[in-house]
Amino acid sequence: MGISMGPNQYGKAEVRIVTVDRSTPRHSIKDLNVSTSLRGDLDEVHLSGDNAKVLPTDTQKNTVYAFAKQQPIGEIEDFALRLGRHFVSSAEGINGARILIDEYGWQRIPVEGTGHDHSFSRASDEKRTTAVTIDGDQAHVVSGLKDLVVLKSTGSEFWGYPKDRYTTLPETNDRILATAVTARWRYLHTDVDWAKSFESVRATMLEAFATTHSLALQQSLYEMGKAALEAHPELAEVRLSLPNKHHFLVDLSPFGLENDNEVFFAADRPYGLIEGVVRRDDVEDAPMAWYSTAEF
Ligand SMILES: O=c1[nH]c(=O)c2[nH]c(=O)[nH]c2[nH]1
Repeated sequence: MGISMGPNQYGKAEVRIVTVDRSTPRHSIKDLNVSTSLRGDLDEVHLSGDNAKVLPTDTQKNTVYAFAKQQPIGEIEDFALRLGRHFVSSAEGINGARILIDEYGWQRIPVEGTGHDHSFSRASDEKRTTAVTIDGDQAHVVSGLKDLVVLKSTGSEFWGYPKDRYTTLPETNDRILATAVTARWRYLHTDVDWAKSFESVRATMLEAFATTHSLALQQSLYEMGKAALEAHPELAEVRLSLPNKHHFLVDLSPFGLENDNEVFFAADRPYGLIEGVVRRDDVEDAPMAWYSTAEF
């Protein structure tokens, strides 16, 4: 029976890096979590421990720090493209790279209207993300966001589902709909104003969540992805992962009180997990762009 080494990659996960732009007294900061993975002619290290083509993960980490000093980081997509292309063009035997970056948001502490020059508070749990794949001379950019928590206090129903002997869920014409959006969208090319596109895709998806009268979180998912694709020709597909953050009506009848959709128990687990891909019919799949991306 033959045994061989299958697909593999290796790199440094979660390089936490914060940079301070001190070029004026009004500082700005970038707060990133960067993961690098390299692929290529790596059979030998697995088969015999020969490290001749293994650029150490420690060197990969140092490259992230050095690149952050040599040139302003800029948008996370540009930083990831620079890093990925560097590894593929300079490391012998390496022909592919995946750079994952999550960006944490900070806002200025509001002092005297304009915000403090060098004091910040963490904006929220939300992260902006990118996953850049370099495959030979091809580059794929998949950007997105994580943990954007949203809630509708009405405009959501759930009924008409099959009932069997284990069904206890009551049908509802008016429930709370809440989720923490994780979305990733694949760009068709790299000639993009990343910051502008990010803000616009995010706003479009939020608007679709708000304005869709939802009969199921699945329907909201599709409407969010569809709206993003319709408004952004630079996108090929959108993948969404939406935990249904259930809000259950509390039974107040033991206290002789009615609960007119006002008092809820916010459960944290278990949760429904609704996931899906919304795509243009006329673009080709790009499996490499998604290979080993968390969540999908
Ligand atoms: O929007 C929903 N989709 C489901 O598939 C589902 N299942 C469930 O129990 N509640 C809900 N809500």
